[in-house]
Amino acid sequence: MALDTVPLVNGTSYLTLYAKDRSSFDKAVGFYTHLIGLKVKEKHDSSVLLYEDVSRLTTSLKISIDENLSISEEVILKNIEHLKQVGESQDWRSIQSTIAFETSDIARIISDFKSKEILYRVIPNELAPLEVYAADPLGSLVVFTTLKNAFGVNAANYSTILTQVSKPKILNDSSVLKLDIISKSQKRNIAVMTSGGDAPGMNANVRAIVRSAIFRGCKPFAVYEGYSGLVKGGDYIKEMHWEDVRGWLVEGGTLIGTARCKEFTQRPGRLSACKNLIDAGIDALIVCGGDGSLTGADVFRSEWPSLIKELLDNGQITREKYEKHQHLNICGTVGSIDNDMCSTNATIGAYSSLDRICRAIDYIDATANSHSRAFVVEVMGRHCGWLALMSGLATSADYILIPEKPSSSKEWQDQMCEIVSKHRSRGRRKTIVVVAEGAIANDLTPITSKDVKDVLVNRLGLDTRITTLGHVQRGGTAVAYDRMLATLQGVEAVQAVLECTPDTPSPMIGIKENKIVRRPLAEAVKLTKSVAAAIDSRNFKKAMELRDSAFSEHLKNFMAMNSADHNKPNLPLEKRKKIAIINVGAPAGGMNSAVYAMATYCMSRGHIPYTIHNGFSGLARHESVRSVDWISIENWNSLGGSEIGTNRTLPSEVDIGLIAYYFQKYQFEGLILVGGFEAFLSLEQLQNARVSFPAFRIPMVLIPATISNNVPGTEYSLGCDTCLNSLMDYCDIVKQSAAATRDRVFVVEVQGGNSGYIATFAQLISGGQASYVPEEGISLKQLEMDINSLRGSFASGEGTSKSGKLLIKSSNASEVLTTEVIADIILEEADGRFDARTAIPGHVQQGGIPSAIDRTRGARFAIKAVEFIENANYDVEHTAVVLGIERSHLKFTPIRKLYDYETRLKKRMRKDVFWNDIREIADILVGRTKLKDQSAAM
Ligand SMILES: Nc1ncnc2c1ncn2[C@@H]1O[C@H](COP(=O)(O)OP(=O)(O)OP(=O)(O)O)[C@@H](O)[C@H]1O
Ligand SMILES: O=P(O)(O)OC[C@H]1O[C@](O)(CO)[C@@H](O)[C@@H]1O
Ligand SMILES: [Mg+2]
Repeated sequence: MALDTVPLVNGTSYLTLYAKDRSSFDKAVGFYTHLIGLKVKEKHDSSVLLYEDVSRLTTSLKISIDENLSISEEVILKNIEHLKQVGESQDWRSIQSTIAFETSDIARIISDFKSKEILYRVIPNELAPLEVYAADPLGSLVVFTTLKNAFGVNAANYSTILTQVSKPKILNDSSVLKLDIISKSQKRNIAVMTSGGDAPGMNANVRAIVRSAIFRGCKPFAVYEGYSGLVKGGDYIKEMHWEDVRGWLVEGGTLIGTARCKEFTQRPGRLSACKNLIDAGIDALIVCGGDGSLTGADVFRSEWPSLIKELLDNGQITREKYEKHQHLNICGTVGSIDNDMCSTNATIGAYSSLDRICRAIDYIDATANSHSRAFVVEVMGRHCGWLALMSGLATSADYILIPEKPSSSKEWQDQMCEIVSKHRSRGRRKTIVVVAEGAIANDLTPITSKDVKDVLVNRLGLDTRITTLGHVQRGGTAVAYDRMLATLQGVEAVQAVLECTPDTPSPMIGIKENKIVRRPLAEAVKLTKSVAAAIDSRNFKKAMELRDSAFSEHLKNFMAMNSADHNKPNLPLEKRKKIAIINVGAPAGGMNSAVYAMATYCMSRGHIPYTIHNGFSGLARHESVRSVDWISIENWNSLGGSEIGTNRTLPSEVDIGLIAYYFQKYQFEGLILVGGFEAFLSLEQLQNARVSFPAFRIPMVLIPATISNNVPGTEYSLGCDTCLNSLMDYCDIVKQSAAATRDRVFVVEVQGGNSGYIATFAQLISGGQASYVPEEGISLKQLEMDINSLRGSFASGEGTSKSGKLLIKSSNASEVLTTEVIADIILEEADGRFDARTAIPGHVQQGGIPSAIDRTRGARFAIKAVEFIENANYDVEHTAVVLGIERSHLKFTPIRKLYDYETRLKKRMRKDVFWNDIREIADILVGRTKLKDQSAAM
């Protein structure tokens, strides 16, 4: 037997197999020594310790006699017979009690098995076998693999270890095998719970935690019903399995339940919680909840030493348990629609709730407009105005009332009436005022919707209605952003608890712009509490400062756009500029919001905004420059497409001299381009042409807007979020259809040019089995592996599984393996056992109504761009820039630098692929095994 045959079970020091009598013990010892080639390390009367005598040995195998095993020969034989199916319907990585060996000489093993008439099975094919399964004489499953560290996180050939298979049937159910796995590095039992108000995305968070915990070799548990479940213990704490969280990405609310639990706010409640966690053997607790829940988690953490001491002193736990549970390893993933936690830009659920509110206000707009009415819309947020502010911004509401920026009753009433009157005098037929549930005046008296309505009726004589949105705001499936945030936070939380030592401060997982971050939980809780304290002590300035910096920026922008007095702009005459905006490339969600924000902000500052219609070709052929009339753009925030028109024509493709002529004619002093890769190329051409045309020697800013997200200089382009949401809805529907049909897989073809961004994120948020992207291409080997995996999962479902399967494919992933060809190959390979169809959403991916994220980011980017133009000195190099988000920062990068050093022109892409980690996570969470050389290296 090959000497490099070594046990593969990660992190274990030895395995014990039990035989029921001497005869089966002898057979088993013979099997592992003579056939497998293990050596005897220690031998006793009724047990033997075997090992592999090469330095790579990490695990020994112990075989013992246990006469209490009440298992009949007949059952063992039956189980051995059953093992024939293993490999076809199940993967050994999903069966805890499999014994795995790595070997480079699998052919020899097969030949030995053949000659000794040992039952075995080869996967995936006889020509190039990667893995062989066999049954040992005790009925346990033994697998031989050629893959290096096939069980490990850093597997060389396979990057994942799990498949989506049903629970192990044969070995566990039969109790033939009692396999003890004793870890060298202790395996963690990680519990997750959801707490406080439910929030869309909590299920995605639990799913990610459960699956990445399993992936990391840990045991996941769920604490049901929030802190109530923790206080009650027992059945409220349950082990979770891979399949338990299948389909959870789509589900709203929280499937493990949540609660607001009084008992936990008292020490006796926390004492029972502590005991219950210890009894269940939990080593780490991940709490997904809002500011209250994480405050509770922090109290629990800080009290833990005294709680376990009390339990020890009362005799409720043994000293051994006391010693073992000295430290509570706790981590927060922030889930709340309120977005009121400090140290993170967004909480799980906040953007879904914002989406519900924006849709509702869009609907209300139509009826308000029809009757020329006013509506007071009350939104949630007990102590935080984020939802009110962002929805006001995204729907261009007339006025908002939030707890962080209160004024006296007289002030807010006067200001609101003045703004509403001004808007009405400019021709607006509707009035929308958004009131946060927790809105207050500066004497801390609450401002109710009724108060607001009374002012609108009594002072302005407006026909006014109140709409309280209520719990609709917490309903429904999570938006794409929340699925992504919840999933990445979950993966990071598991990573964080595994890395935590008793000296590391307990972490909270948050996000800063585009980067998942870890922050000390205690610090985040302290900061959050200080916001409430600042409001209570009427120090509103401090409350604003303590909120995330984007919050004050959004508020400033909202006020600037809405309260602008066009007759009294803020800037002195000499600083006012003529600024033009143009859309270039394919339509993308948020383009209109950018134009709206740019124009209204310009008006407030005293700049003159111009729109260039129908791109550069429109300008060159029809002199399509227009000045902007406020009332004509008032509803642009909620419109998809591009109201000013957009196309792919580059300046060089028309007459660049003519373009310069019009720039000069209108005396543009700044230009904002909103668009994708063509806009990027256009900016470079204009910048380059500055030598010949002085008209282009003005500050120019590109706001990336393309669903392909392929503009160098940014990790986020307007339109991506809208696209992902459309795609997510589409995939959910298609997946539901596949699930209903039981045995069907859909190959979904997505756009994105040569960029695999959209395909990758679509896989992540819809739970697709795989995504094929242009950066990687499609290898036949990988496709074969994916089909094998599908075959396995359909076989394990036996035609009854509700899991629908999706494969996401970028349209440019392969010239040969087209969507149809892939579907045909799957059909062929499925051999009648399952079915394959194609689904092509096409231009639906461009969106429709823009998402709340694209609307608010469009506004933020546009105002930043105007500010850049306002402040730019005329340094030629640094005044033609791309405004982008890179990891945790918003930044302006000169087009020259990006074009010359960071662009793959032929591929129309940025040079680096920054979403490789996401690809890995998306694969891990569906149990996809991936060939190593498939990582997206360009
Ligand atoms: N100071 C505290 N000490 C102990 N437990 C607390 C504390 N504050 C809150 N909790 C626990 O957390 C639970 C949830 O808190 P809360 O009702 O404030 O919701 P939340 O987590 O802030 O979520 P949301 O505001 O989104 O609904 C409480 O019912 C309580 O059990
Ligand atoms: O559903 P409940 O328990 O009435 O809570 C409502 C509260 O929960 C929140 O929605 C947060 O989840 C607050 O904005 C709101 O005040
Ligand atoms: Mg809260």
